[in-house]
Amino acid sequence: MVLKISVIGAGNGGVTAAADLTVKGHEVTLHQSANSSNDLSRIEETGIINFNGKPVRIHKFTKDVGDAVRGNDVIMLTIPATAVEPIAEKLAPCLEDGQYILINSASAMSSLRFKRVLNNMKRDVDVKIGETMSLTYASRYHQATNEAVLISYNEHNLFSAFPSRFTEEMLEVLSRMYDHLKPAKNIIETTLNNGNPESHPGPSILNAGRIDYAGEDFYLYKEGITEHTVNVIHKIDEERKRMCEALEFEAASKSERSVRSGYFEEADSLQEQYNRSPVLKDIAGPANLENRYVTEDVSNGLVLWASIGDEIGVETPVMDAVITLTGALLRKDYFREGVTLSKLGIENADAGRLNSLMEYDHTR
Ligand SMILES: NC(=O)C1=CN([C@@H]2O[C@H](COP(=O)(O)OP(=O)(O)OC[C@H]3O[C@@H](n4cnc5c(N)ncnc54)[C@H](OP(=O)(O)O)[C@@H]3O)[C@@H](O)[C@H]2O)C=CC1
Ligand SMILES: O=C(CO)[C@H](O)[C@H](O)COP(=O)(O)O
Repeated sequence: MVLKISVIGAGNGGVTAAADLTVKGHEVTLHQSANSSNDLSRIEETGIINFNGKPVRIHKFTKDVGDAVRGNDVIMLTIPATAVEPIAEKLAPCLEDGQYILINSASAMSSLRFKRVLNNMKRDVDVKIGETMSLTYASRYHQATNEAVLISYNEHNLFSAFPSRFTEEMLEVLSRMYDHLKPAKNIIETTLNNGNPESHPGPSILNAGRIDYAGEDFYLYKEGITEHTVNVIHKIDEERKRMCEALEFEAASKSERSVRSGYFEEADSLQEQYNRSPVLKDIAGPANLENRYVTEDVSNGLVLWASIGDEIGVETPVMDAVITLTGALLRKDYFREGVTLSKLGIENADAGRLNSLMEYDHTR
């Protein structure tokens, strides 16, 4: 069945998704915000995206958010986790009963956060909201050539609705868009399976000098993950896995999860898997430290993970060290600025209570 899909967030993921879902037969509207930093004039003028070498004409391109959302079945957000609240505020007045909101990005309890915005705005609309653990694609959009490059699909992408009792219903609809979505127990499980907080910030800050010096010539996956920096990823993965165990989620390692996603090949070490990944090795960057690999993945990644650890009694010394050092490098207090369970209204919850809070809508 053809779905009418709005894509909100016209960056790498959004433009790629607009083309990919059009090729899959859906009716796709791509929305670009008024304050976008991207030049999408060629899509605006022609409706065409060059998608892995072939021109694809999308249904509609619009800068009007109401026009983007009206009458559509699925509203898909391809945005950084840092933007969930402002985007929810913008979308709230336009949403319609029966719509499905898919936050297709780096999971950070974003569906609950979206719901809290609707509640705060007293916007009583019957929408279902859910999130993937990570963006469906590794992808880049090149403005100069109007080219969306879908490098790879994430072939094992966990998904959960908030509240989780709607996961099955949402998956029935969303599986028409993506056949790689797998049910998670809840949005804490998707959040703890977002790969970026362990891949990106530790190795990036350990390469801060090199990044400051090399700028555009730095490649995190190929050169920044070395025999020593990879040990920080191992330590963070151990802390993350202990949280998964306490919450009774599957506690697969980074290596196992990325092989399953199709991003890594089998190899002798995690370092080799990163350095040789056919999906990741040629991705450039970060070219500076004010990049989502550091800012988003600390403020909405490690800080949230560490706060989950605090709540359920799992210690996270290496996550805490990376958060502290990132704050020192960027002159910020990420423990204060970042997303925490307490800021989401969750306190004094052990693992069992945390899981049960995700089953029903406790935010009202
Ligand atoms: N690209 C990839 O390969 C991967 C991405 N991800 C995750 O998916 C998210 C989206 O990725 P990607 O599409 O590459 O990101 P981009 O930065 O290319 O695009 C994100 C889009 O989100 C919108 N946006 C809204 N508010 C903000 C804000 N405050 N700061 C920046 N952008 C904002 C913008 O849309 P507009 O232009 O309309 O204003 C922007 O173009 C990432 O943040 C990342 O966590 C995860 C794994 C892989
Ligand atoms: O962000 C990315 C590229 O910019 C990667 O695609 C992402 O890190 C891979 O995801 P995962 O770690 O979940 O396999």
